Amino acid sequence: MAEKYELRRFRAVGKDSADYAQGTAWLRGVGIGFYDEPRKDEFVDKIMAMYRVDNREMTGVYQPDGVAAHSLSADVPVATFATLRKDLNIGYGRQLEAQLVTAVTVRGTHRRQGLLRRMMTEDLAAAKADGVALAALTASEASIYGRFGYGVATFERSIKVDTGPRFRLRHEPVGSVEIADRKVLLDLAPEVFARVQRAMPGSISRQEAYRLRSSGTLGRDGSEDEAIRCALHYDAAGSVDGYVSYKFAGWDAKPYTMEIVDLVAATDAAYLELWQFLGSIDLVERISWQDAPVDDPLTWALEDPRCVESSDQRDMLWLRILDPLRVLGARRYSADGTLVLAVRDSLGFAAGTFALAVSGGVATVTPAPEAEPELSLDVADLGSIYLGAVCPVTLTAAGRITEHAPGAALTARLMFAVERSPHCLTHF
Ligand SMILES: CC(=O)SCCNC(=O)CCNC(=O)[C@H](O)C(C)(C)COP(=O)(O)OP(=O)(O)OC[C@H]1O[C@@H](n2cnc3c(N)ncnc32)[C@H](O)[C@@H]1OP(=O)(O)O
Repeated sequence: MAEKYELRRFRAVGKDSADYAQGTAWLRGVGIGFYDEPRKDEFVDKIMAMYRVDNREMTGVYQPDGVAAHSLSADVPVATFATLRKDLNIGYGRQLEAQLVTAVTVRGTHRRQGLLRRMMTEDLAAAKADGVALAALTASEASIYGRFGYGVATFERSIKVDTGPRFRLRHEPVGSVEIADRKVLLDLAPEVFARVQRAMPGSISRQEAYRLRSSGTLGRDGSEDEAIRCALHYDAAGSVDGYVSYKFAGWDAKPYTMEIVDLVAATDAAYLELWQFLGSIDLVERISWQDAPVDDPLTWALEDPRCVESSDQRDMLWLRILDPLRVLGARRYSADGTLVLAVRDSLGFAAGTFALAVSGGVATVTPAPEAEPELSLDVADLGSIYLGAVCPVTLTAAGRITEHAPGAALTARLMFAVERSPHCLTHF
């Protein structure tokens, strides 16, 4: 069924190009899929400009035989899909290029005809042929992407922090925090984030939209957001090593709340001192943050950890391994040991048996089709344990991983651990 549709891939072009309208019609298709309000032309132009910076590839699926009378024009795709390539921190500062998948929609009238399956399998095959070893996405629903070999690899949560009298942080400041003009983030945000990218397992380098949103240059409706404020953290030597951009929720919202738009800290001290600043804002009783880490130093630094109200803990980054030899070989491991992994992959990209031998943290990975596996797992589960955020022992208890050699899951847990809890601050 899905084969009869025409599938086109293209990249964003400048406004003066004859192909510009193809991209804007594609964006309209995405808006239909996600029930967005139609965007003004100016906003669309800004989005297209960002897509150019990120070199995003758009895929559109089009009606093969024209469209029915009164239907949307044939230029608007019935299904959309987009990719961009960014680096993923895979632990100990190592980076691996990932195919990021986003903007997946299939129009309600065309669902369950295999359009997603076609777009996804063709894209994964093309990425693998292009030498990309893994793909990643964030999922609207947790039941969609496992069948394509994606596994949950990091988590996040929403928090509300009571900044009333209970809020006291056990931390002696080593730097300082200053309010700044929000526009300084256009330059500073990417610089600070680049340091986080080098240090934080699970981090993904950011697309252009982030510095524009954090600085209030691109608000939710596409215009400047004058309500965004910004504070910078300076280390003892006076260099900026962290920032927070934030917005007051208004005098009608009780308790009076400051919403974090973006909080990025390159050091532990910067993180805690930005929180000290947030906790000290007069008249504000609560700070809310949608992108908080699950394993959060804030909770442990507070004299009263119950100041933090946590909700909606959820899957964040999903990984799809395409080339196990490269992906396993690229990592540094926390413990020495050997493991024979039998990997299943219904799409065939990563199936096989692989011997992983680690000495001094350095891996040697070889195909081992004749070896007795110690662990058998689906490629989605390999994606889950890859960044050290999901425990192989738990996946064994859940019946997802089969342990053939006693203790192999624990060995995997120790080997795949990373230097600090993985967290991804980049949504795409
Ligand atoms: C990375 C991102 O962009 S996440 C955003 C995903 N998009 C959305 O949530 C927007 C609203 N939903 C949609 O646009 C569509 O329903 C999609 C994209 C989720 C699915 O597209 P479809 O073309 O209908 O999927 P397709 O027909 O290829 O189905 C492939 C398989 O996934 C299954 N599937 C599809 N959607 C869902 C779902 N929401 N939940 C569970 N299973 C699903 C199908 O049953 C099918 O299973 P099978 O191959 O084992 O038979």
